[in-house]
Amino acid sequence: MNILTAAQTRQLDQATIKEQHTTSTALMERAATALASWLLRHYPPQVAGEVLLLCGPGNNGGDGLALARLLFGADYAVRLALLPADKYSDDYQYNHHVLPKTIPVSELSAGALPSIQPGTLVVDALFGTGLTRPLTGQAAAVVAHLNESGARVVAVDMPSGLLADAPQPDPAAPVVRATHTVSFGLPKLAFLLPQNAEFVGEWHVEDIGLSANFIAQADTPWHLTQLPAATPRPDVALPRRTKFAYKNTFGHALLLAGSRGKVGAAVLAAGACLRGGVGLLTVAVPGCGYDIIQTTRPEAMCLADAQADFISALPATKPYQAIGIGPGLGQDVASRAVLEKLLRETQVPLVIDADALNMLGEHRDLLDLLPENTVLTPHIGEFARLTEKTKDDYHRLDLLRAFAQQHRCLVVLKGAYTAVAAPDGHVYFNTTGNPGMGTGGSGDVLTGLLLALRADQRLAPLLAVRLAVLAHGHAGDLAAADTGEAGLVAGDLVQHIGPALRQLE
Ligand SMILES: NC(=O)C1=CN([C@@H]2O[C@H](COP(=O)(O)OP(=O)(O)OC[C@H]3O[C@@H](n4cnc5c(N)ncnc54)[C@H](O)[C@@H]3O)[C@@H](O)[C@H]2O)[C@H](O)CC1
Ligand SMILES: [K+]
Repeated sequence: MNILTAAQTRQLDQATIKEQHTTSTALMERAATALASWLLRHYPPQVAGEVLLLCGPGNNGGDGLALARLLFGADYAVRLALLPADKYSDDYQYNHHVLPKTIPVSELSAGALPSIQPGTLVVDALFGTGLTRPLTGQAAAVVAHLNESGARVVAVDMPSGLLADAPQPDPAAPVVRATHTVSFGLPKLAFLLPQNAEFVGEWHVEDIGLSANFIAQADTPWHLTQLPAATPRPDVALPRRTKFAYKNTFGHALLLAGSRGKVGAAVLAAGACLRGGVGLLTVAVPGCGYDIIQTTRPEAMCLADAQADFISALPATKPYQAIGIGPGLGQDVASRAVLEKLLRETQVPLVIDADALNMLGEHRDLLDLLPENTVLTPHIGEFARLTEKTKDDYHRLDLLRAFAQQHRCLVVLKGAYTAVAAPDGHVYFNTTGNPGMGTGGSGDVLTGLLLALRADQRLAPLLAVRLAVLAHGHAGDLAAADTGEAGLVAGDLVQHIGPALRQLE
C-alpha cells in the first residue's frame, strides 16, 4: 500500500468526493463515525468519564465537532473547547452549527486555556494534515498545557503540531503527546519514524472508504509491506508451489558464516534458510563449526573439512543461485579476502550481513563492486558505518534512498518498522514484528530467510526481500504469541517461519 503526503491526502479527499459523488461534509461524517466507533471500542462511556474535545478551525476541528455530536448521542459526557481563529473551514462551520445546544462549549477567548483535569480523556482535534508551520501563540500554549495536564489524549488524524510527512522545522515548538492517534485510510510517514513515537503514541488506521484507486496510483516513494490478509489490495504474496516444482526451482544457496565462538549465527541462518524453503543449502563454516552444522542441520551440506576452511579458498560459486555471507563470520583479514573475491568474481545474487557489512563499511571501495540487487541488511549502527551517523530519522531515510540508488542495491534497514530501500529509491516499511525480536540472532535468521527467497527462482529481487522481511516479522509475532516478547529467542523465529510463510501465500 502507498503512503501519501499531506498534500496527497487532500487530493485523496477530492478524488473520493468525485469518484463516489459525495461531499466533504459526508467524508467528515465518515471520519467522525469511525472515530466514535474506535472510542466506543477502546474507551466506552463508563470507562471514559468526561470527554473533552479540543477543536481547531479547520476540518480536523470539524471532525472533532462531528465526533462530539455522535459521542453525545452515545451517552458520553462531552465538553468542547474551541480555539479561536480568524477563519474557519466550511465543514467546521457546518458541524458547529448542527451541534446540540446542550453540549457545554467554551469558545476560548484569546490567550485562554481550557480547564483539563488529570485523567480526563481529551480528543485532540486541533490540527491535522492542514498544519503548515509550527504551532505558536495560543495554539502552542493550549498544546503545552495539554501535555502537562496528565490527560489521556486521542489525537484525530495527527497529533497536533506534527507534520504528516516532514521533520519539525522548529524542534522547540510544542507537539501533542498522544496516547493514541486515530487516522483514516492509511498511516502517515510520520507514524513510522521512531523519533515521532512520543507524539504519535499507538497509531490506528480506520477505513472510511477513501478512493483505493487514488491511493494505488499515487506517485509516492513511501510504501507499506503488509500481510495479504491485512489489506484489501495485497501487493506482495508468496506464489503457491505447483505440483511439478522441483528442487532447482527453489534454488541452491551457499552460506558463508560462523567463526570460533560464533558458530551459532551460522546455525540460525542455516535453519532459517532451510525453513525458508530453499531447495538445497551448502554451508561453509571454518573447521570448528563443521560438526556442529552437520549435527544441528543435517539437511544442509557442509563443505568438506579441507574445503570448509573457506577462509583461504572460496568454493566455486557457479552451482549456487544465491550466496549469503556474514553471520558470525568475524572480520579477520582472510574473511575480507573472501568477501572481496566474492564481490569481484561472482554474479550470483548476494545477501551481505553483519561482519561482512562492517567490512564494507571499513573498505568502502568494495561498495563499487556490489553486483546489482545485492541485499544488504544493516541495523542503524551498521548503516551509519556505511554512510554517516545521524539522529534524524528523516535524514537517515534520505541517506537510505540515496545509498540504494547509488549502489543499485536493496537495503534492509532493520528497526521498529524495517525499511526496505530499492534501487529506484522507493522505500517499503514493514508492518509485522514486535520488540521481542530485539534478541541475539534475530538478524541471522533474517539473513537465512533472505537467502532462501533470493535463491527462489520465481521471485524478483524486491519481492523476495519484502516477503522475507514480512515473514521474519510475522514469524516473530507468531512466536511471541507462544513465548511472550521477553521470552522470545531467535530459535523460536526459525520454528515459526513455516507457519509465517503459509500466511503469505
Ligand atoms: N482523507 C482524510 O484523511 C480526511 C481528513 N479529514 C480531516 O481534515 C483534516 C485536514 O483539515 P484541514 O482543514 O486541511 O486542516 P487542519 O484542520 O489540519 O488545520 C486547520 C487550519 O489551520 C491552519 N494552520 C495550519 N498550521 C497552523 C499553525 N501552525 N497555527 C495555526 N493555524 C494553522 C491552516 O489554515 C489549516 O487549514 C485532516 O487532518 C482530517 O482530520 C476529513 O475530515 C475527512 C477525510
Ligand atoms: K489532531
